[in-house]
Amino acid sequence: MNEDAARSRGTAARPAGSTAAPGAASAGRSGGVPGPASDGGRSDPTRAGSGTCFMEPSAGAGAGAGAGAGGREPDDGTAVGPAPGSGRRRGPAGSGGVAGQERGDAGQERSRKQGRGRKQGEGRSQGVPGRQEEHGASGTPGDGTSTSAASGTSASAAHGTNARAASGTGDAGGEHGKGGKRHRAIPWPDARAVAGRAARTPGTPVVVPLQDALGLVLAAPLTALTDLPSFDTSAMDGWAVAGPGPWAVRAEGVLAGRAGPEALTDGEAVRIATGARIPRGATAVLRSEHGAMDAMGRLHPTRDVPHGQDIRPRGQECRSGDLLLPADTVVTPAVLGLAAAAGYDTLAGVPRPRVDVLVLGDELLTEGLPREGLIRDALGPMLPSWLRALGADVVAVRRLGDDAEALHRAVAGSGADLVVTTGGTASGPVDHVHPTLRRVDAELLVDGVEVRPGHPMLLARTREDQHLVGLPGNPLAAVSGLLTLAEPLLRTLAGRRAPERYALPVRDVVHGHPHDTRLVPVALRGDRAVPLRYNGPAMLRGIAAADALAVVPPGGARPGRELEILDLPWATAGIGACST
Ligand SMILES: Nc1nc2c(c(=O)[nH]1)N[C@H]1C(S)=C(S)[C@@H](COP(=O)(O)OP(=O)(O)OC[C@H]3O[C@@H](n4cnc5c(N)ncnc54)[C@H](O)[C@@H]3O)O[C@H]1N2
Ligand code: MOO
Repeated sequence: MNEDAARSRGTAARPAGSTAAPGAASAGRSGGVPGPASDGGRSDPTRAGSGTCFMEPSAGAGAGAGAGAGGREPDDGTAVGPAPGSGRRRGPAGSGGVAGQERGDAGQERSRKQGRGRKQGEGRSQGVPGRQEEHGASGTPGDGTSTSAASGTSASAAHGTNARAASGTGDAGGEHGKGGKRHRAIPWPDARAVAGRAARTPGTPVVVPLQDALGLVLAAPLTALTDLPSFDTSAMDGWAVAGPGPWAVRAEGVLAGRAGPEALTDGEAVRIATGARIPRGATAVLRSEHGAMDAMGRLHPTRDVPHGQDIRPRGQECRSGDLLLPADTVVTPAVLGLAAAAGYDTLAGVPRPRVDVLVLGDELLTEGLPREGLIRDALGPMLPSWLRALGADVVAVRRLGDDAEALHRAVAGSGADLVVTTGGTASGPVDHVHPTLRRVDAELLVDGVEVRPGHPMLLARTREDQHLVGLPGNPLAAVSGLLTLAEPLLRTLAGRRAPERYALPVRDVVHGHPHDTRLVPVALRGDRAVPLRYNGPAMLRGIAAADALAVVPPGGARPGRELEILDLPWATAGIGACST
């Protein structure tokens, strides 16, 4: 996708507030030009500490925001804000990591070498209230980044690696890990591509009653089983008339749903309802409001009635056999309606891939307030509906604690197409995902991704027809893994088309990681993406207020730069997000 195409698509795809949250829509509509005033002041950086400001500090926060980059973002170790003048302007494809990221960007290099980040960091801590809270750490540079991936690690290096063989080698670029475990991270676009190809074919089509087809993908083109309309129909309530007026009106009217009205001859009219069959011989329909009766009981037109007026001719919308929708269309409520209108009782659809969710971690509570080192499980409640929105059928959500045996039993015994685990992807003392994959002799397809948050995410083929996506435990990192690995895999399994890619200019500066892609929650305001605060790996506050994620290239982005946008599923094809 070149820059121009992306730009026009982006703006076209995103008219003001088109899919944004209600607030966003009104901001976009009313203001037209995004800015603090148009979002009701929520983006006012001076309110950052108030707890109501979700926006990243705007460019206007200037030194504060840029300075806030501080060369780092504590939790995920990202951080170098774009140096002034840095960031060759590229199309969103490039900038969004689609076709080569800006590794080795001159400005980025300059920024690092000159230590600009650090200087900026000092500014941030003074200038932008709430930043430490946002990122959850305060000044320990480099956490999570010290062994950050070298650029250019080839995707193929990580493909087809046997889990047993791959563990602990860590002999290539792109390594990182905790507790000595090393991953072989691959670039974010490569990881998505690997996940999209991992499942070889969509599932075998099933035929289901119309009412069960919502959210499936059509396995065959939808062709009309009938003409639509299937007979000439009145578009209005009024009179079917034959020839020019005035007309003698027949006593008996024609209602919708009645068969075979009597033919009219010139000079005759008959009362007709919207949707009723047009009598043979009728030349037009005169609307009720456009006719008047004289004393003799004859009908006169009060305006011209052209031939064919308000008659919907048979086959106006389609002829029997016409292609209405291609295969791979997601069945939306409108598609259900069209299919019914066109004569379908059942539809052939690609079945939803079946997913088992395994939530790991002894520290997780399923109710009540966090206490004594225990926290609420945020992923158990979040993932099933998110996965459904991505086309999956969630069979089970199981909480397994940090029990290696239970995890092994659950993975080995799962009949799902996809097993999604949460937590335990790294190699702390109770991180059991890698050892379990080795035990079941899985093939590691992705073992770490050059993306923040979420870099320890993984994808494995556990059996010929089953995959496992390991999501990191930090909640926003899990979202990143979901969209990076689970979404493309499920898309292939469900037979869904890839969404149209698009880019939008970012309203405010977005800090970048020195080497890795960042996924940053954004609100869509008109035709701009507004980065949201509270975007640390352990936080959900930003994403909960977001419409999408922006794909931020290494080095970050200055205001106005176009970034690829990943819509959250309920903002676009969210069928099933809430309804099933
Ligand atoms: N020495 C290093 N330590 C860590 C690194 C690193 O590079 N070097 N990476 C960090 C990153 S980044 C992530 S992400 C995590 C990934 O760890 P795991 O996938 O093994 O996740 P856990 O350790 O199990 O949990 C991490 C964090 O998330 C919380 N969590 C887990 N599950 C849930 C849930 N269902 N709901 C809410 N919160 C959850 C958990 O309590 C931890 O706080 O490793 C870092 N460490
Ligand atoms: O930042 Mo970690 O990348 O939370 O996944």
